[in-house]
Amino acid sequence: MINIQHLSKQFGGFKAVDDLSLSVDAGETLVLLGTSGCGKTTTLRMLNRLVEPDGGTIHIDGIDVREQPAPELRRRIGYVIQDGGLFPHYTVAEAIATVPRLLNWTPDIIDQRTRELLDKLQLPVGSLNRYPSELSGGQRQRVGLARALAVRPPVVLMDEPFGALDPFTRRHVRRELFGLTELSETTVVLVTHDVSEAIELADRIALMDKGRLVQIGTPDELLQRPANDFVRDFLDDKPHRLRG
Ligand SMILES: Nc1ncnc2c1ncn2[C@@H]1O[C@H](COP(=O)(O)OP(=O)(O)OP(=O)(O)O)[C@@H](O)[C@H]1O
Repeated sequence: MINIQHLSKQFGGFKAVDDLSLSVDAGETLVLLGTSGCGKTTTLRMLNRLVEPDGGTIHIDGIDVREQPAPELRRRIGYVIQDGGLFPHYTVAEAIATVPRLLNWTPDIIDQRTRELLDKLQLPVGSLNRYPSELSGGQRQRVGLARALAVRPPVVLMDEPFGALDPFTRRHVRRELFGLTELSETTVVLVTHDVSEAIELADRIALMDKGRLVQIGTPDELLQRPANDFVRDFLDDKPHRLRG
């Protein structure tokens, strides 16, 4: 589904992403995990061309992302960021309708899809005319996801999507959202530095350090057969949560 080959990005001579190669299967949830500044966000943002790489290639569904106009590409790739990433002057209904309108969906179909998403994401119908400032953090996160899923994109990118929530709400919201059939059928690339979140959500984890991929595998593979001390130490940091 997603194939990344020898991807690199420098900022002023500093290698933020250094010769990264990996692939993500259709329907898989791949978690990019690693210390702050190791290049996770830069990697994610190269997938939807918010950042242009210096070298390497990215293919999504066999098509080189650089062969497509960026706006067109982004309509097929959902993007969820911390705190929902909502425009303050868009109501919930307007936020969810953004991409469907660009794709010329009729008002009836948009309304139907919006109500379906509200129901799935357990958002009150009464929130449709509210602005982000009138929602809780958890609700903003759900609206951000509803917006990203609106046109049923085959790929959704998530950058620390639960980062703005308190630990309790965070666990609750992520379990609920990742329990949705709709999301489990979508190819997801999720960035986090939270080991327990990675273990809980990932089909596979790609552990990065200093712009490079250190190890990729299922959570069990990384836990049982860490490639080196860095992987072992990184995952062992919270042993009580991992194995509980
Ligand atoms: N636009 C930019 N200009 C200059 N340097 C940048 C830019 N974007 C990222 N960097 C640098 O590239 C490195 C990787 O950043 P990136 O945001 O990808 O890391 P990250 O792993 O997502 O970190 P975090 O978990 O803290 O968000 C960092 O050293 C960062 O300071």
